[in-house]
Amino acid sequence: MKIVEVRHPLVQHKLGLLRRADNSTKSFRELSAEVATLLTYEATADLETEDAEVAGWAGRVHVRRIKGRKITLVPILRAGLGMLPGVLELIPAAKVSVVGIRRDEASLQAMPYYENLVGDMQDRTALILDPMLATGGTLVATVDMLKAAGATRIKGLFLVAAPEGLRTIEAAHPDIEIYTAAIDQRLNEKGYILPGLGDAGDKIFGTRAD
Ligand SMILES: O=P(O)(O)OC[C@H]1O[C@H](OP(=O)(O)OP(=O)(O)O)[C@H](O)[C@@H]1O
Ligand SMILES: O=c1cc[nH]c(=O)[nH]1
Ligand SMILES: [Mg+2]
Repeated sequence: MKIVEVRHPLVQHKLGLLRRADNSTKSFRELSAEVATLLTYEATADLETEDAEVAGWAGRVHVRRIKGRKITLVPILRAGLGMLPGVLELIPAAKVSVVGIRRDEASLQAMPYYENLVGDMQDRTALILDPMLATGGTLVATVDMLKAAGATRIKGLFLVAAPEGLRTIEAAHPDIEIYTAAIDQRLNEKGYILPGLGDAGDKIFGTRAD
C-alpha cells in the first residue's frame, strides 16, 4: 500500500504547532486547514494533465490542464470538516461527498450515520479527509461505502496516523493511498493516538476544553 508521510518543512513546522496543548479553537482550525492544503498538494501530484491552447496576451499559447478523471472530496463528519476549507483552497470546484461516522468510545467500533455521495463516484478520484487515523475502523467503513458506490481510485489525507490503523487499512484495502503529516507511535488504552493531537473533533468544534 502506498503510504506517504509528508516530511516537507512547512508541514512538519505546522504539525508541531498543532501538537501544542494551548491552541485556541481558532489556531487549531487554521493550522488543520493549512496542513490539509499542503497534504493536498502532495496527494494530487500524480493527476494526469493534457495539452491545451489558450488566448494569451501575445496570441495563442500552449498550456497544460488537468485531464479526465475528476475529484470528489470526502470529509468524514465531524472532524474532517476542519480540513475541508484547506483542501478547497487548491481544488475550489471539487464536488463534496459527505460521510458521517462516529467512533463508539467504549467499543471503538465505527458507527456510520450519514452518507451523501456524488452520483458519478466511478468517474472520480475520492480524497477522504479526516484528521485522525487511529484504529482504522472509521477509514475501513468509509472505503467500504465508497467502493460500494463504485469508487475505484481512493486516497486518504490525515493529519496524524497510528501504525495500528495503517496495518488495519492495509489488510482491508491495500489498493488505497494514504498521505499523512505524521505516523505516530501508538494508540493508548482508549484508542487515542500518542503523541497525537488529542480529540481533533472537539478541538476543531470547540466542544470540550482539554
Ligand atoms: O481510526 P478510528 O479508531 O476509527 O478513529 C478515528 C476517528 O475518530 C475521530 O472521529 P470521532 O468518532 O471522534 O467523531 P467526531 O469527528 O464527530 O469527533 C476521528 O476524526 C476519526 O474519524
Ligand atoms: O487520537 C485520536 C483518535 C481518534 N480521534 C481523535 O480525535 N483523536
Ligand atoms: Mg471526536
